[in-house]
Amino acid sequence: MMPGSLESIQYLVSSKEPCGIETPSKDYSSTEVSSVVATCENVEHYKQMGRIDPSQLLHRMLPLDKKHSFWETQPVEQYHDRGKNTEDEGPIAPLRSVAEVRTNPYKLPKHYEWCICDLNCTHTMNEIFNLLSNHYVEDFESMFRYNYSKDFLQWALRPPGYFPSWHIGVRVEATKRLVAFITGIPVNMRLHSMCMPMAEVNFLCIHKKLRSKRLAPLLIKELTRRVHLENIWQAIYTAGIVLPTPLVTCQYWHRPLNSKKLIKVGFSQLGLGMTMGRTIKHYRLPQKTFTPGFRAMERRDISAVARLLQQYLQQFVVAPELSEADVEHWLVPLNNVVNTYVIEDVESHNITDVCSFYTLPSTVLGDQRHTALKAAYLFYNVTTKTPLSQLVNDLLIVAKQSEYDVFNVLDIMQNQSFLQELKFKLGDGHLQYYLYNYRLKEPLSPGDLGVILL
Ligand SMILES: CCCCCCCCCCCCCC(=O)SCCNC(=O)CCNC(=O)[C@H](O)C(C)(C)COP(=O)(O)OP(=O)(O)OC[C@H]1O[C@@H](n2cnc3c(N)ncnc32)[C@H](O)[C@@H]1OP(=O)(O)O
Repeated sequence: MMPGSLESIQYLVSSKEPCGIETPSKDYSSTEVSSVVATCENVEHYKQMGRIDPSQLLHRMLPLDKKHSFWETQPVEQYHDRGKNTEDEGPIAPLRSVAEVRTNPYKLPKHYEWCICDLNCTHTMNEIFNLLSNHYVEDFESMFRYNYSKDFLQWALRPPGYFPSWHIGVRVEATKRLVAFITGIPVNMRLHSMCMPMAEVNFLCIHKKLRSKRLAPLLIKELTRRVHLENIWQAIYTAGIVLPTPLVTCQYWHRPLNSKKLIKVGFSQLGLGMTMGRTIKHYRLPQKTFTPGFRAMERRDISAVARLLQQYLQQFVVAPELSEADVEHWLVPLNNVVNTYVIEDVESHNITDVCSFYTLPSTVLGDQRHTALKAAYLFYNVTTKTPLSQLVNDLLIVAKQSEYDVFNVLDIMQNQSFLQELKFKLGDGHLQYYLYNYRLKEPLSPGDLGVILL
């Protein structure tokens, strides 16, 4: 093994031998290093012992030579600042007041106009749904595209205190056709012990025919302006691509529920030496959930769930501060959008644990037989009594019963603890978390994150 090679780094991080960590011998791509580090069992152990500084690896894997004519002008951590730890934690741009924010929208190219997308209007909802289902995020090989349902979008974009003006569209002036979209929702986010109002930015989408025309920076700037008008100066967002500069890079893990379909549509491959029959058997799940007192969350559980969640999220460096109204919005079950379960102690009737997932199907592109992949995504969990792996296993069982094809999780929160045991497989998708106008002093790892963006 070459010193400094990815294999060598992987070997050192995975080995229990008390040794130092090598510096990568060159700037590897983000995909290369983060996938290697993520597969190292002892990365947390080494980090705690000060033998590995993931920020150094992350720093080395950033595409340092890539120019970002837009992002270089924005108050975000720049690549060359990563790992310097010289500045204090806090906002990057000088403090401003709302009075200084420009009152006019940014100018769009000729023939296009801004609009506010009214999510209470059925016609507008259909337009948003059509734009996203045809033009939103695809995997690297364009085999699958996210297909958010209208009910999901209404749930995701109308939490307590939402601002209709943050649901921004761009239309063709002449035809009024919706060709671009970006959204923000308000969230109270805690970073270490600092709690602050932020915008959670999502659903940035531009019609395929209008790509690479620098429309995205305009959408981002216009949303930023409208967020500033509400006296909010920070934002959190995620993206599959690397921009200046990820707070942390996470990975998706997938637990097959319907192996036959996943293999047929090209989502998974048959393992080496495995037959279809053996694969199906390998992933078989019991018919019934295991934990006594496991039941769907009801409205009467809101207070108990809020208390548990507020307490549980304290352990993470970055996590939302959720009110009871937030918990009611985000966690009370909604058909085909969010499923939440609680464990009610059979004797005391106290709620001891909570687990949830949301539903996000993908369109299978170019496949006649299966046009949709029904995927569950792990959402917020709290454990005080039941082991997390048992709780998630119960979720797998209910998801299988409800005919989901795959169960996806990110390696954030405490999720790394059950991935192997519950037969999750490492995916090739990465998700970067970003902060706008805020710098954290210390580098984070996925386990420090207690926030999920949809
Ligand atoms: C205080 C409040 C602040 C609020 C704002 C906080 C920031 C929020 C930030 C947004 C969070 C969104 C969270 C989500 O929704 S992530 C989901 C993003 N959506 C998709 O992937 C859907 C499919 N793709 C598209 O629709 C387009 O390709 C998009 C719209 C993504 C780019 O359109 P296009 O391909 O036609 O490009 P352009 O010529 O107009 O512009 C090129 C510039 O845009 C930069 N770019 C490209 N993709 C992204 C991206 N995902 N986040 C941030 N920036 C991105 C790019 O690096 C370049 O800048 P620079 O490299 O030259 O500098």
